[in-house]
Amino acid sequence: MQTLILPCPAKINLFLNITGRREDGYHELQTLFQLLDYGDTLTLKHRTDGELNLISDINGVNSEDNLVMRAARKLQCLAVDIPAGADITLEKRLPMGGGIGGGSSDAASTLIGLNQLWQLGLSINTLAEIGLELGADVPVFVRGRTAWAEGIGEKLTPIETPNLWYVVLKPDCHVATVEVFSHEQLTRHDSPIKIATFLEGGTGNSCEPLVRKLYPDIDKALIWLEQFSPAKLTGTGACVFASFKDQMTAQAVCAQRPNELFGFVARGINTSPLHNALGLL
Ligand SMILES: C[C@@](CO)(OP(=O)(O)O)[C@H](O)COP(=O)(O)OP(=O)(O)OC[C@H]1O[C@@H](n2ccc(N)nc2=O)[C@H](O)[C@@H]1O
Ligand SMILES: Nc1ncnc2c1ncn2[C@@H]1O[C@H](COP(=O)(O)OP(=O)(O)O)[C@@H](O)[C@H]1O
Repeated sequence: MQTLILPCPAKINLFLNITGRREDGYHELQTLFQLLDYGDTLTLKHRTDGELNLISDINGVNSEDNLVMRAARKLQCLAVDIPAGADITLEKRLPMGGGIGGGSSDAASTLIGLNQLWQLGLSINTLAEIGLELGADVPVFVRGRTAWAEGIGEKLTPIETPNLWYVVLKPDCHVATVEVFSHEQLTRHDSPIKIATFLEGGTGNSCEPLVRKLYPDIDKALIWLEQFSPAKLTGTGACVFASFKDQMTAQAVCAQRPNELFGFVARGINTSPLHNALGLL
């Protein structure tokens, strides 16, 4: 029976501009999704009896609400010619609700892996469309490239970023994306910028002033990290990050972090290890 063991890499948002709000409530944004070589691991084992089982549970999330199962169910509906079942194991490393896209990346690896395991023959474009129904962050992981993003995050232009190391820190709090996006004090009308403007010096994260105010622990983490290198919020938080030219410096900074911060060091990468493993790029 075929088994696939797949990486689910994290992302950080190197900047985030909110340029408007659509009628359905979703926000139009501009961001740069930087993929990282650190993430969860998904194991998919084909079952010929058509049953889908998520073997490893994650705290506080029902099996059927897990983005992995939601992604698998969507593909199972499209698999009419074969008994499409699987035993799924998810090894979580990425903190949940951290703005580093863990759930979205798990979902993307599930879509890509099951498409292969069940030999569905769906294109990356189709998988990205299915992924978008699960979350605005899923398409970038399905496409597997560090990318400039517009729309609600689904209009992607691959971009090559410099080879940098990132320290990513998470204070002991959980930010609900929906809470930040529905807050009356969120800045919603940034002027759109061009890719070249970002590359010349970048801009910040429009959610950051509000999130710092709502979550003092995030504010504290940013102040701490700023001592070493300019620090930013990723997505709507709760993680913050800073870049370093070499791994040793990044590791030394991460090792000194205050006890209350979870942290890791990761290399910024231009292509996803998932796509590299499956020969998709
Ligand atoms: C804004 C980002 C930047 O990376 O935040 P993080 O989740 O990474 O922190 C993401 O695109 C989020 O993507 P994702 O976490 O998949 O969001 P979704 O599940 O689609 O949406 C959660 C909720 O956030 C709001 N939302 C999300 C994305 C967006 N462009 N506009 C929104 O208004 C909506 O209220 C939606 O109901
Ligand atoms: N496989 C999964 N991994 C993480 N979170 C999941 C997963 N499936 C469902 N969720 C839910 O999605 C929420 C957002 O998860 P996550 O993707 O980690 O955060 P973010 O969108 O901030 O990067 C979690 O709080 C959790 O309730």
